[in-house]
Amino acid sequence: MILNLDPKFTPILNQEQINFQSFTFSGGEPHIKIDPNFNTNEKVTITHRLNSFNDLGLLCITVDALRRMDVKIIDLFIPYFPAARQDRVMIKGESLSVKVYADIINGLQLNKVFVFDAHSEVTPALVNNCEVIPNHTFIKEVLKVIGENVKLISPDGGALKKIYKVSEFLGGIEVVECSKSRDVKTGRLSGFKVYEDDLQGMDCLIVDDICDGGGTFVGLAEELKKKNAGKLYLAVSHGIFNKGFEVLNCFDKIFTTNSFKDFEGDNVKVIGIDQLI
Ligand SMILES: O=P(O)(O)OC[C@H]1O[C@H](OP(=O)(O)OP(=O)(O)O)[C@H](O)[C@@H]1O
Repeated sequence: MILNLDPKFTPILNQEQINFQSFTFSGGEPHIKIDPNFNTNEKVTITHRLNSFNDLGLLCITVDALRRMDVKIIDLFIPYFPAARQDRVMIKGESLSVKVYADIINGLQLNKVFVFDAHSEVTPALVNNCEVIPNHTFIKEVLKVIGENVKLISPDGGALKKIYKVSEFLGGIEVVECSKSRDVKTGRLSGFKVYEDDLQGMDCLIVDDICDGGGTFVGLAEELKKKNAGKLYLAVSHGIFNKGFEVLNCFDKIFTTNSFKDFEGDNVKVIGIDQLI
């Protein structure tokens, strides 16, 4: 049984859907009323694009409503885990935000929590019964569009372990390692390195979990071009794109999923999460 809290996001279609009504009170609080005409002895999977504390509020009251109907086993499918990047305290005074979300979700006593391409190993370490769905199938779908004659580009140390697993899954596509530096105090990017002298005109696919403002990828694209890269592609599991796609016009094509929100754009191909699980 599926209870899908985001009407525009239907990642699991091949199971019976539970009906409900939801609205937001004028004071901002979410409300839910679940249609009780379903078999409450069965497991319920809640699917949601949980991007903020407001979404978390709706999730919490939904789990409460299900528990009050005696539903015993509840799974959660949230492809994007909020604040997953805030997985360490860089300077005194910051919060460990990912743990705040994890602690609240742990309090719901869920059977399983499915997350797509978690930013780091911190999320599954903090979230009880967490299962991470890797980005392998996503990148396989990307290669169906651009072909396999590319180099996989790892933008930074954080992405390295994952990209070697993708490469292995795809039969050993060559990986180029890169790094970026950030100013700890300001958080600004301060430099990129590509650890290969000459890319010999080969097409390059940067693979990462999140594109937010895009600074990482624009900076890296400049370095790749200096090293004689051919066409440049970007594949990010979670597209936020807070500065739009214009800033990313150095890329021949951008690939993402609908884990965070829906997108449209000439140069963007969105691969639905429903195709990847
Ligand atoms: O589009 P942008 O605004 O450039 O952000 C995207 C980058 O941010 C995240 O990494 P982050 O720098 O947080 O990596 P870290 O956890 O390895 O420091 C993400 O993995 C991307 O690499």
